[in-house]
Amino acid sequence: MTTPQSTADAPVLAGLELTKSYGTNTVLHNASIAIRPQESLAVMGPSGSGKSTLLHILSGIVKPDSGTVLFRGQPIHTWKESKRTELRRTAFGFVFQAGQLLPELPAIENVALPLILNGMPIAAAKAQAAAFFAPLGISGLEMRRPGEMSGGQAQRVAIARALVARPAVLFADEPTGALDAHTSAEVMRLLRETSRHMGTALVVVTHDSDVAAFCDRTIGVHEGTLVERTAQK
Ligand SMILES: Nc1ncnc2c1ncn2[C@@H]1O[C@H](COP(=O)(O)OP(=O)(O)OP(=O)(O)O)[C@@H](O)[C@H]1O
Repeated sequence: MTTPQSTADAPVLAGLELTKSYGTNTVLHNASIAIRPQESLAVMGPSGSGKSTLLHILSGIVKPDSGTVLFRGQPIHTWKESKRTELRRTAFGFVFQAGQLLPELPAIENVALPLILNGMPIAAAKAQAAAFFAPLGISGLEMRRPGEMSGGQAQRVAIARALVARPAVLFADEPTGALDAHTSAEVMRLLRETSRHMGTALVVVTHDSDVAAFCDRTIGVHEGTLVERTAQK
């Protein structure tokens, strides 16, 4: 007899039989993926294999041509743009390779911004943002602007900003692509630990197997399909 899947194990986010083409270029073909709450997942594959396309579909930025995207069981691929934008603001966080911070704002305001945009009063938003600096090893940088920080420090501020609204899923597209190997490992360790501590699922797109090694499992994008590369820990 099979046991029913417990709620804790139910995917927070799933893509089922996703197909996406640009003109005659079929990037994803019947690709399926399920992400459980709190797990970390690396998505690997050669340049142009469709990693970013997959991330954009799962986060509701791009609609698949066919297939289903379920967030907590809700078919978000059918939602209109305004509702998907709202979902991205409240339930998802994003970290990119670099350059995502607003250069004119000090770090504390960069981190508080998602909360302010969600309607939180500025003082409360800054207080909540401030709590993220120590765990990410950037205490003392609150008043620095992005141009006054190292690349690794700026990425930690970007991680704080992506996590400040306590998202269900954090999407990171080559989050350490602009950093040296040592700084990359430190940033990945902090990204992984902080997400896990907060109960946020982590999806990391990367070319780098050292970066993928920080995640619980790795999915390879291969000729439009997704292949499990490592067993779940
Ligand atoms: N908006 C678009 N219009 C047309 N083609 C696109 C678009 N977005 C992506 N593509 C194409 O889809 C394919 C997959 O691109 P994608 O960016 O998902 O790959 P990737 O694996 O993330 O690549 P990289 O590692 O180089 O960032 C590529 O051939 C790309 O040229």
